[in-house]
Amino acid sequence: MNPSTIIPVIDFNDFDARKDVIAQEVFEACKKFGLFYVINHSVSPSQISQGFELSKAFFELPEEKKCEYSKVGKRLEGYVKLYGQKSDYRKQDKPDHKELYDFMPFREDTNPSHLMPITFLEHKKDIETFSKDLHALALQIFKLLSIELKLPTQKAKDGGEINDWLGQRHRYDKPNNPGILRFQRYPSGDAATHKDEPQAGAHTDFGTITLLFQKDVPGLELKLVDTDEWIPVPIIENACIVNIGGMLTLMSYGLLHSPFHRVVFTPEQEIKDRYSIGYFLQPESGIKISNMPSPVIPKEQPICEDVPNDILGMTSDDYLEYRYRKSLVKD
Ligand SMILES: O=C(O)CCC(=O)C(=O)O
Ligand SMILES: [Fe+2]
Repeated sequence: MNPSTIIPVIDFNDFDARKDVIAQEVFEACKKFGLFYVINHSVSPSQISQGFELSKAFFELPEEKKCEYSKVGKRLEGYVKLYGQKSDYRKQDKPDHKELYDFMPFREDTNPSHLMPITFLEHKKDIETFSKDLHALALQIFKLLSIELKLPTQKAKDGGEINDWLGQRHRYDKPNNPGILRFQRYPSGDAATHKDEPQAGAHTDFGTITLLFQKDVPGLELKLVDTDEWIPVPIIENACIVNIGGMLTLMSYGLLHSPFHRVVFTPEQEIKDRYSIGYFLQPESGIKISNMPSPVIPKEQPICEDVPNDILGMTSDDYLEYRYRKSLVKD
């Protein structure tokens, strides 16, 4: 039995035939909540379980071993140790009680596999497929949003018209950062020590959209639009949580909402580590972030609490660098 929640649960079953209805549901959810669940999507339960198993195998390695794969210099791939990041880089005192490992898109130019731990190298092909399948799911969502935003159409191979404006700016095989696959672990521990520290501090995501899976141990919370109310985002087995990132809010002049969310310590975490898997998207390298050519977005640029408005005009990679570096805790 799935838990009841006011957060929209959108069924992607029979996607092509039901595309218009699904597009409307997604669009409404992005405006009202900025976060929704997708069920019956194209990423299989076995791929998700394998992702969690590989994540567990890596995080259970000794600390010194994991640190051999730490991110160094400008490298975006690799390990960030426990308390190595502040999700709320503006206000948070104590860093997040979590550790993570990031994979860059699986292309020859970005994926120096000799730096990957053996745990992952042995399953590199599967992780690559997982990352590409997550990307394909994100592209479906971009297609729905492009339709609802009435963005300019492109010529299709068969001579017809397609609307894939957003997808065309998030191509997997183009240089730099269209998607980062992230494994995260929030270690278990006693409530007295951990219940008041942020597992992930309140933040909006950096990029355009994020796909997220949680397993066994809940803890994700969502701040409702225009209120101070936080509600739990319960676990729905194998459902993909989608949330809008700050960049898409700015590009849509505030129409698509990027919600504040956070991870809090729950009683379940007293006995079990919490794991999540995220896939974070942002436009291809070199693409200037600007308002979208959509007739349905507001005319005025909004003030965004968590995203500097001066990112409009920056390239997507400059912006990622800017926000990402801010969130890392200096040694
Ligand atoms: O672990 C989670 O459930 C969410 C983490 C998160 O919000 C993030 O990594 O951006
Ligand atoms: Fe997040």
